[in-house]
Order: sequence, then structure tokens, then C-alpha cells
Amino acid sequence: MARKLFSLVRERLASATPIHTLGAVDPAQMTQQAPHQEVLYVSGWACSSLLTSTNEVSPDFGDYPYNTVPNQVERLHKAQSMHDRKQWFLRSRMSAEERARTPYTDYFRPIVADGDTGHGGLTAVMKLAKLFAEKGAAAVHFEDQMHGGKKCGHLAGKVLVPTGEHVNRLKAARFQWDVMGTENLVIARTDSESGRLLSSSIDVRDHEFILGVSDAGVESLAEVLAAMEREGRSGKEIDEFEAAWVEGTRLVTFDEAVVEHFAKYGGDVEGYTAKVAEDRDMGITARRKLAAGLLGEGKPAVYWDWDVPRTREGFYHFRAGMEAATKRAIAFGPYADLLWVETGDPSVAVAAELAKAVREAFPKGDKGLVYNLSPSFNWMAHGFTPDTLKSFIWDIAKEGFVLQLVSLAGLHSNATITSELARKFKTDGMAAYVEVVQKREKELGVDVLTHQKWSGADYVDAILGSIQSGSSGSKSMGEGNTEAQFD
Ligand SMILES: C[C@](O)(C(=O)O)[C@H](CC(=O)O)C(=O)O
Ligand SMILES: [Mg+2]
Repeated sequence: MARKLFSLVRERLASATPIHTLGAVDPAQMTQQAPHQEVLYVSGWACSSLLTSTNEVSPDFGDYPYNTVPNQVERLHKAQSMHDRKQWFLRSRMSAEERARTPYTDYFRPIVADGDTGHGGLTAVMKLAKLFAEKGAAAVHFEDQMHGGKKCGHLAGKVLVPTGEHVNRLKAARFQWDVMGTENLVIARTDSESGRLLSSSIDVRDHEFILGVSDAGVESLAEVLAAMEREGRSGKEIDEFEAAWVEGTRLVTFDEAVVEHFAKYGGDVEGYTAKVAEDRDMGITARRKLAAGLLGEGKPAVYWDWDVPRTREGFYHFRAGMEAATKRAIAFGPYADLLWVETGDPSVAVAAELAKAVREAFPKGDKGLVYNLSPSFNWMAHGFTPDTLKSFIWDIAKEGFVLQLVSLAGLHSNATITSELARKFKTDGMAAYVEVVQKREKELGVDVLTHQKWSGADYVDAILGSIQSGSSGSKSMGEGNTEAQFD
């Protein structure tokens, strides 16, 4: 499955055309998508809210057991196999002419699955990668959020891990698959376009984006909050203070603090900005030294502190945006087959700019991009015309977005048709069922219309028939099967 996906990705990258798919939540959706979509997406969000391995359902915080998404992959992969066998059996019973005119469905569509943060430390990433490969996933995406601080990419409050920590996760997954001799694709996702918190300041590659205060009069937020708690102030008061603090305190990067300081006290702004642009990975200590050198003798040192605004959990504030996200995508590039930048709204221009930067960093053109055509966006806003909405997928495919997915399509389509049916059924009874479901199944040629056949009843009857002859009376699709009514 991984090889099949790899070849498909190569082919589409070469022709700048998309592999576009929908997230499926169950075997029924898998079978309906198989004739039309070339890959199958399994969403962590959907698993979290619909089916976890503890049956507990809740928002997409990645807090479900790590076998949750692999289990869903296994369920869908087993269903792919069952429907493939059923199809083989049904086709074997056809005449050559009938077979030739009956469309063949490739049920074995490679599965792209959600590995979230990797669900823990590096050994957890390896175990998760192992499970995904064993269960039938072709590709898995890992995002640079902190396990325990993770949220759906389109929620607030996301906590990122240092760049290097995520690189290690990508390496861990590849290491695991190399040990197993499998060729699964690694998809590196970054949530840094909107993730405003960072778990640690240890990686110099993140320093240019970490925010601090440049006003020496501001007290440590965490210390003030702890003092309020000790004084017995109410939770509401503490929350309100914190919200007002975050709202009212100006947070800047070290470079911004330097520029302001130089403007006030005189200093070589251009010299400083040129040097840090040349070496974006310069660590904070080196930046301080550089600033001090360019400021000159006898002037007050630049005041800037990234510890003062740290959250109660100890997280640093991070300047989220496409600049950080592009840098991270490029940093993850050598360790991934495909790159995914999670964005806050759909824009061809933003996508094109990212693609250009990735192409420049990887000129062989072998780093395909993934795009989340998320239902978390309001596709009715954002100024699309019917034409630009229709061409969106193909427009960004031209830029290199080779794999595109409507992450939660299965969830939403399921809810929509059920809502329509439930409302009408309440008043119109069976007329509603026929109108909303049965007639449309027939018109569209949905094979679930005859659900016994769809489920493989003929196929299993044939298996039983080869174990024991002369038992036509106990055949499930024999006389008495109501599906004959559809003939
Ligand atoms: C793609 C995603 O990771 C998922 O789990 O489906 C989610 C869902 C979404 O909002 O589209 C995410 O983007 O974090
Ligand atoms: Mg997810």
C-alpha cells in the first residue's frame, strides 16, 4: 500500500495534479469512496469524537489511547479486504461480457492516517508507527504539537514542541519502519502557523520566534498568579487578571526589542538585521552578544526576557505565522516524504508562497505538499466564486499540493443526511425514508441499497457451500431473503 501511494504521489507530482480525498469514518463510507477516491483518509479528530479504543468520545485533544487511530485503520483495511474478496467472487460468477461491462472497484486504496503528536516520547512514536504499519496504513502524519498540549489544528491553545523534538519523532517513525522493512510514507505536519505556545526554548531554530517582554517593569506572570493563589484570590479573579495581562502586555521577539532599543539609544540597526537574517538560527546568547557589540560602549544593554510571560504551565510564547511554519516545514523536509502546513484559512496565494519556499529548499521537486481542505473553515466565506471554489483543489495542485483531504467529510456528510432523514421521518414516516434514502440509493446506484449483498452474504454462502453441499435451505441469500424484492 505504501509503494502504491509512493508511486501515485510521484506520478501526480510530475503532472502537478491532485490526489484529493475525503476522511471516512466507517466501512460504508470506505466502500462508497473507493470507486472515486484514490486514497482513504483516517482522521484523528473523527476517531476522537466517534470511536476511540475506550469508547470514550471527546474533543480532538489527542488524549485517547494510542491504538485508537490504528484500530480504525485496521477496521477499514479489513473492510477493504472483505469487499475486494466479495467483488472477486461476484465477478467470478459473471460471464466474460458481463464482467467486461461491470466497473471494477479498487478497494485497496492506500490509507493515510493521523498519528497526531506521536502520542508520547520517542518510544511511543515507534510503537505507534509499528502499529500503523501492522494495521495497514500507507502513510502517517505527525504534527509538531506537544503531547498533552495538543488540540485540533483549528482550535486555540496549541502548544508546539521544539523543532528538533519533532525531527526526532519523524526519525523515530522512519527508524521503526526501516527495522520492519516497510516503506510507509512519513508526513510531517507543522501547526506553527497558529500555535502560539512552545514547550521549551532549547532549540536555537525557534529563538527568532520566541516572544518576551522588553519592559523591565513587568513582573513574572507565573509568579504573580502563584501569589494571587496563595492570597486566596478566587479562580475568577485569577482568570480575569491573566486575560488582562496577556491582552495588555506587549510581547516582542528579541530582534524587535533590539531594533526599538537601537532606535532609542543609537545602534547599527541595519548591521544587526543583516547579520540575523544571514544566520536565522543564531541562538539568543549570540544575538545578545551581537546586539551589545553593535550598540557600543556606555549605553544600557537591551532588556528582553522570555521567562517573564511564560504561562503557568511553563510554556513560552511563540510568534506563530507562515514565516515560522515555512521554516519548520523546511526543517522537517529531509525527514519526511510529504509536508503539511496546517493553515487558518484557505488561500491559493498563501499556499503558493509556501510551495515556492519549499521548492527553493528542495529543488529536486520531490517534497510533495499536503493540504487540509478542512470543514473547520467556512468555505462559504473567504470570497470564493463558484468557479474559484470549484478549481481550488486543482489550482493548489499546480503549486505542488499533491495530496489534499477534506479531513472531516465523513463526519459532516453522515450528520447532514441523518439530520435530513430524522426531521422528515418524524412527520412523513416511510415516505421520508423512501424519498431521502431508498430512492436516491437506487438513482445513484449505491450498492448498499441491497445491503445483504453489499455485506458479502452471497460470498459467504458460497464459502459455506464449498464446505458442505446440499444445504440450500440454510443459505442466507436463498429463498426468504427479502432482497429479492429489489430484483
Ligand atoms: C486533520 C485533523 O488533524 C484531523 O484529525 O482530521 C484535524 C481536523 C480539522 O480540523 O480539519 C486538524 O486539522 O487538526
Ligand atoms: Mg488530527
